[in-house]
Amino acid sequence: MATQTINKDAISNLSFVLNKPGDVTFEERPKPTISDPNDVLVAVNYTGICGSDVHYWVHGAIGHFVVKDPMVLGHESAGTVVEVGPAVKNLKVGDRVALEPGYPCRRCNFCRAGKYNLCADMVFAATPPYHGTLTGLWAAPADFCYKLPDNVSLQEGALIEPLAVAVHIVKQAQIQPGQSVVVMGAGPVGLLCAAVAKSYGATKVVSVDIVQSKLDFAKSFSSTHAYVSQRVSPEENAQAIKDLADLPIGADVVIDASGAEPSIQTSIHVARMGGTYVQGGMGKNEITFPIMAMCLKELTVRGSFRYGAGDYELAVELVRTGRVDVKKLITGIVSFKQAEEAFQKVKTGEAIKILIAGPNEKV
Ligand SMILES: NC(=O)c1ccc[n+]([C@@H]2O[C@H](COP(=O)([O-])OP(=O)(O)OC[C@H]3O[C@@H](n4cnc5c(N)ncnc54)[C@H](O)[C@@H]3O)[C@@H](O)[C@H]2O)c1
Ligand SMILES: OC[C@H](O)C(O)[C@@H](O)CO
Repeated sequence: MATQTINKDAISNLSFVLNKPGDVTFEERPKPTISDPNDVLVAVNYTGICGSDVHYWVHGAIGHFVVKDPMVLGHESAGTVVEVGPAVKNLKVGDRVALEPGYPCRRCNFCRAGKYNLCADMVFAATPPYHGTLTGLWAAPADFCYKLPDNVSLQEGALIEPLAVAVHIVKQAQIQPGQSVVVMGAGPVGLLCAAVAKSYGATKVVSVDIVQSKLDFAKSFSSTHAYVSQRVSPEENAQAIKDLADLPIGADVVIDASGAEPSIQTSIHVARMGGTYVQGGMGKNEITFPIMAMCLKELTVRGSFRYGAGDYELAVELVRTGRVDVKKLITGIVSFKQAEEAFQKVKTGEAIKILIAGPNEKV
């Protein structure tokens, strides 16, 4: 098949670049080109802001990932295909796609087993030293671009990334129909975990947070119960959650989507004997963990990192079928030039998800 193109010269590649903590600039960067016959070039339409973007913006580092050279931020994007490489079969110019922002080696044992999120050679957008998607044009392997169904908007497409994170967490939890699930944290990831858990058949979904307004939203979104964590011991918070949701023996599954130490401690105490705990939140490297309770309850404890084979497809399907209404999470949409204001709003907690329109998009 011959390479299809449109006039991409008319498309700006203005990018939102983090130079050092707190110092961002807009730069017209060189346009990416198709370097592999299986790649496509995508004009980015909308990008959501993730906590990790804000963290890089404020601190310039997450763990051992340190921004040493200027880096384009953003990795939660959807866009429109403007050029396809000659070997691409699944997409054509004009297709609207959700962008999966991490590209693994495809050859190691993890990749071959479909657990490519564990690939040591992962190239992940806006994780130093790699640039992100808050830019005009993005080149990517076509099989990491997911065509959006007609009834899914490009704005919803930008929410597929955090939804895929939640899908992966819920898959790690192996939720069964009729089970009870407690989700710690009612930020975007926790809210989406609650919604995905429900779509997997969980009948009691309890959201826990320290902010009442987040829980009010969680109740209106998909949680059946909501609990404001109190300044008491983790055991007492756990007991209060059990009382609230009528879970005398504890919850079948507990998911942490906060990364907060007290929440992780409460999680272990609220899980039932033989239950499952999944760590989705990312916080301190080391915490005090109730390891004896974990042992005595014979808990299954799992980590969850990004997403692997099938997660993006399922995320798109959950939105297409209306099982997860990601539109409700979109607090607002700003123009590309207002990107820094949007970061500020996410930092102060004023917004659930703000989308930044691509530099070629009119708002
Ligand atoms: N595992 C992964 O691959 C992956 C991917 C993306 C994000 N994350 C992590 O998931 C977490 C959630 O992401 P997000 O975007 O929703 O972040 P967020 O900061 O918007 O949400 C975290 C929520 O936890 C709440 N919280 C804080 N302390 C708490 C406590 N003691 N008890 C209960 N709730 C508490 C906060 O009020 C907030 O609402 C973050 O830690 C993020 O780093 C993990
Ligand atoms: O959704 C993907 C996550 O934001 C990233 O993995 C980040 O948190 C760590 O690099």
